[in-house]
Amino acid sequence: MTIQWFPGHMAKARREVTEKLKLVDIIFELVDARLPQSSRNPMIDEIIQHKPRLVILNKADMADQYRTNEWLAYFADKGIKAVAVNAHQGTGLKSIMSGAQEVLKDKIDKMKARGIKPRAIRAMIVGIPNVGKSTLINRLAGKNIAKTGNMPGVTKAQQWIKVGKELELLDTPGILWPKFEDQEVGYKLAVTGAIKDTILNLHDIAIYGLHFLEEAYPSRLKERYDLEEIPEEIVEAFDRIGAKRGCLAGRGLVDYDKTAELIIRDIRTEKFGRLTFERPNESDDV
Ligand SMILES: Nc1nc2c(ncn2[C@@H]2O[C@H](COP(=O)(O)OP(=O)(O)OP(=O)(O)O)[C@@H](O)[C@H]2O)c(=O)[nH]1
Repeated sequence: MTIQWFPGHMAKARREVTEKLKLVDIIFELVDARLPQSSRNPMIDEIIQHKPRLVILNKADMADQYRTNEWLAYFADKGIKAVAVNAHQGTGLKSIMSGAQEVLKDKIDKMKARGIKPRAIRAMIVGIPNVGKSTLINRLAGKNIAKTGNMPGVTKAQQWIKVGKELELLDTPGILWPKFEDQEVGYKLAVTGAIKDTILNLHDIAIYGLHFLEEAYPSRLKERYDLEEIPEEIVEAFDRIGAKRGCLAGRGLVDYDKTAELIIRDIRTEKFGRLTFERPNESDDV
């Protein structure tokens, strides 16, 4: 299923999350560690109200570790507990449980003080399409319950999943829309594969990716495409990269579509190593 975020869809998604809020003690807000700000829902605070929350930076295996640490420190600074995981491999999952217990510590302590034996923590995962919600649910469940796929929008159906004795998870995650408020956010979401390629122009996504690499990781860009210097003109950069990597249209001409696809694929498949597309200080409104 492809999700297109028309106002009607947004309202429905929001209503579904709001309805389930009362069922849970804590929200697990899943974001992409490569773009922890842009992969958040812009209205998350308003939607989950004062419900306790744990921010989970997923796909940490693909993100720049140094930057991930910066982000974790940033969230901590804001009083928001955050952990970094790789749902795909199942690393960092213990930090989810300990993080949830930390967030709910006061509540649990109060219950204990009143002689109430704390029950399992009830949680719901929310996040934008393709951020790894189903993968994380499967990992936590230990068996294949939620359907996963690499296309945005494949999650359905509902029940509680027991994760050990201390956690119960709603098997249906809340799907929220990403931020579409500025173009750069759109490009970040597109270049990492969080939104469909057809939404933005392929060349523009590749150009965004090249400019980002040139600024943030220039040596990796030069090394990957064997460039002594990065050409100033974007057309020349495409020509050089396309020619070098055999993206040709015939008669020695470079095929720009193929070149754009190659650049995007290289970014998404970690040919430039682990990348993080934004730094904490770029935006301050968590
Ligand atoms: N490298 C890496 N890939 C991951 C990780 N978590 C999920 N993925 C991949 O990301 C893609 C999307 O994962 P899903 O679990 O289907 O994402 P989702 O959020 O449930 O997606 P929707 O159903 O579209 O809302 C899949 O190809 C996963 O294998 C991770 O931690 N690391």
